[in-house]
Amino acid sequence: MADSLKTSHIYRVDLGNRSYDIHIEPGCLKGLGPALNQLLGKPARCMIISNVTVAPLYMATVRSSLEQAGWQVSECILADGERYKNLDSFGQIMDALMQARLSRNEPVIALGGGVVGDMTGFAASCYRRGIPFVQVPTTVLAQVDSSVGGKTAINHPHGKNMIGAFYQPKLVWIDPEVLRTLDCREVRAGIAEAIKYGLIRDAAFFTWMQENMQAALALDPAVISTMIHTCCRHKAEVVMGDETEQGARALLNLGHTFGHAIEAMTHYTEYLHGEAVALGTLLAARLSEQAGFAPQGTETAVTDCFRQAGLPLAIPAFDAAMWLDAMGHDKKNIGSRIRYILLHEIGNAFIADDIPADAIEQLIQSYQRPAEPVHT
Ligand SMILES: NC(=O)c1ccc[n+]([C@@H]2O[C@H](COP(=O)([O-])OP(=O)(O)OC[C@H]3O[C@@H](n4cnc5c(N)ncnc54)[C@H](O)[C@@H]3O)[C@@H](O)[C@H]2O)c1
Ligand SMILES: O=C(O)C(=O)C[C@@H](O)[C@H](O)[C@H](O)COP(=O)(O)O
Ligand SMILES: [Zn+2]
Repeated sequence: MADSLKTSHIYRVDLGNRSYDIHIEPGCLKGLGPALNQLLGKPARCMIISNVTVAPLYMATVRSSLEQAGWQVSECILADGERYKNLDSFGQIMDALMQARLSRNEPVIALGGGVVGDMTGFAASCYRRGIPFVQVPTTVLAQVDSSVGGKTAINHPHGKNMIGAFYQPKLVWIDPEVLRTLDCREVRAGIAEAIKYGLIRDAAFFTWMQENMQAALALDPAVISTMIHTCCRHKAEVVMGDETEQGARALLNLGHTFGHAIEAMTHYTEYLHGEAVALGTLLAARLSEQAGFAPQGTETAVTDCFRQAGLPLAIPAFDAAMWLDAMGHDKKNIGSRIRYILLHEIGNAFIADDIPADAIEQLIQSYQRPAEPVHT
């Protein structure tokens, strides 16, 4: 963890002709213009895609950095929220790109959280069959996870991220200082995805997260920096090993089989993605123990960590049949077989594809409170 003393970090995501840098540096937002020139050569037109919350905070800084570097900038401002990660917003981006007549070599810049990033990336992959895109993530979640790795998508009422593409950015430009304006609930949700890396592949980082939780929640610069670069390093390593999720990348889906089902069953309105992932991880931890894969105490350790992070711990009450139906849309499934990411222990996850439906029914029932005694 000695790296945390440095303020600037660059990781290379090595993917042949789709390789790119992840640049992490406090205050770097105002340096995006020169960086884009270095990356793409002679400045031309570009479009910044953001939303109604983030644009008033950071559009001016990014725009002026780009304009000073010679770029002609247009904007597309979307509605804010997971429920707008849909075909309508995708259409809005397409309309803006058509109107601006961006050509094939001219980039779009995603300025926002994971919702803006996922939608911008997907639009970039489709418009003229692919234009360059740059991720400028502004949430904890986007800085530790979604801006890296090239999963781009929009939601469908039946399932999360069901319409999308693998499409890598040309650059990920991370300024941790922008997190200062983030709502506390959003910080907690982002921390859920950071804890995930500890759970799936780095037990020491899980312990470090527990030890530094209060500082992370308070956005202590050194702790946040270490957290972001540790997560980016893990994500880059996983993606470099399995860019299109043929195998081990699926481990990044810990908590997501159940979590995505929670998001879809609640119409993308009740839980933040990170909150749903935390709840999904609790279910995965209990299932891991119940099925005998993980030692007793694993669920408690996970629960304690999420409690420290101030994340929700109550599993929403839906029938097992509803869970199974919602999880039936998961992209990891093979035919009708639902695949789960489970734990052998903290720091060691695996893909389980032979969990019978009755084990899931039992798991769901284990959260249902016994009926209140009838008083006569
Ligand atoms: N592509 C991937 O690999 C990947 C990984 C994880 C999550 N995701 C996706 O990311 C999405 C969740 O991302 P998220 O948690 O960033 O949510 P989000 O994009 O909705 O952002 C959270 C909220 O914070 C606001 N916001 C953003 N930056 C801000 C700032 N600096 N100051 C103040 N407010 C700010 C946003 O407007 C929004 O209201 C989900 O759709 C999820 O599916 C994708
Ligand atoms: O990058 C990945 O791979 C992940 O699974 C990261 C997840 O945190 C993220 O939510 C991702 O969008 C989920 O992928 P999906 O394929 O299940 O939609
Ligand atoms: Zn996620």
